[in-house]
Amino acid sequence: MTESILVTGSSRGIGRAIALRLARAGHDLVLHCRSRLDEALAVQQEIQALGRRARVLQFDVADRAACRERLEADMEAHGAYYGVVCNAGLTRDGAFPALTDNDWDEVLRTNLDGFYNVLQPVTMPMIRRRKSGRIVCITSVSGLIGNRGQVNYSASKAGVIGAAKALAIELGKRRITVNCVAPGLIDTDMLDDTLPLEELLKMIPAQRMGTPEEVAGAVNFLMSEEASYITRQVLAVNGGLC
Ligand SMILES: NC(=O)c1ccc[n+]([C@@H]2O[C@H](COP(=O)([O-])OP(=O)(O)OC[C@H]3O[C@@H](n4cnc5c(N)ncnc54)[C@H](O)[C@@H]3O)[C@@H](O)[C@H]2O)c1
Ligand SMILES: CC(C)C1=CC=C(C(=O)O)[C@@H](O)[C@H]1O
Repeated sequence: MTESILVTGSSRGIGRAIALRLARAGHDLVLHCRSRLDEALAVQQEIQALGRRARVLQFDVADRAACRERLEADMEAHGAYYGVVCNAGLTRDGAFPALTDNDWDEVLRTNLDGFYNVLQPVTMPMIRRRKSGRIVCITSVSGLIGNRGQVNYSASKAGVIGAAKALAIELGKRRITVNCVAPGLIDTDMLDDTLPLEELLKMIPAQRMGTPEEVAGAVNFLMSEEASYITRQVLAVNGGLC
């Protein structure tokens, strides 16, 4: 059995920073991407240069059958995971009256169904390890307080927070912690060029965007042995935006 950590959506942005931070902390990684295999392979090389092992899985987290098939095959070959970071996610922003059925469905299927699609196949194998384990879900300030233009996204992230808290209860006595990290405005490709940055910065006490590495630091802490009595929590990384 390995002590590896699966990080979904780790070819770029926050997921990439999390994977690199966990590798620096001494973990082996299971990287994941949907379409950008070249970027995921570049992250794999960076991790190998740090002296850790990394392999890459490719699937769409909204595709339930593909998630089960790829994850079961990977665990069959390499053993159950010590940790999972559910990071893959997307936005399809717009004022509520202008949202399309597709905007709603794509966000809910990726961000909320992705929680079930990824975690359901891996949880029983984690329990069978009979060792401590860690699950961290990347949610958002939008899932805590709501955000204009993000009714779909806020619903998906609030849903993940509820699901994670319930799963934390089920896994508590198995020594598997389940927590969320809720970033605020983080400087990644996800942010739209049309974002009213000056207006948004006025709402953030720290008066700046956060970095992927600042989110990764919080995830690394929750993955550590030091965080073994922390479960069912949401750790905000948002410069005071609330
Ligand atoms: N950037 C922010 O301001 C911010 C704030 C709060 C929360 N978040 C959350 O952080 C996470 C990472 O976002 P990011 O800013 O790094 O964005 P990003 O767009 O750079 O990265 C998102 C990753 O998720 C992957 N992904 C998206 N849909 C997928 C699917 N259906 N199947 C497989 N992979 C898929 C993408 O390929 C990409 O690798 C997301 O869950 C996002 O909601 C971001
Ligand atoms: C409220 C605003 C700064 C904001 C919060 C969360 C986001 C996210 O992607 O989770 C951003 O889209 C951004 O709009």
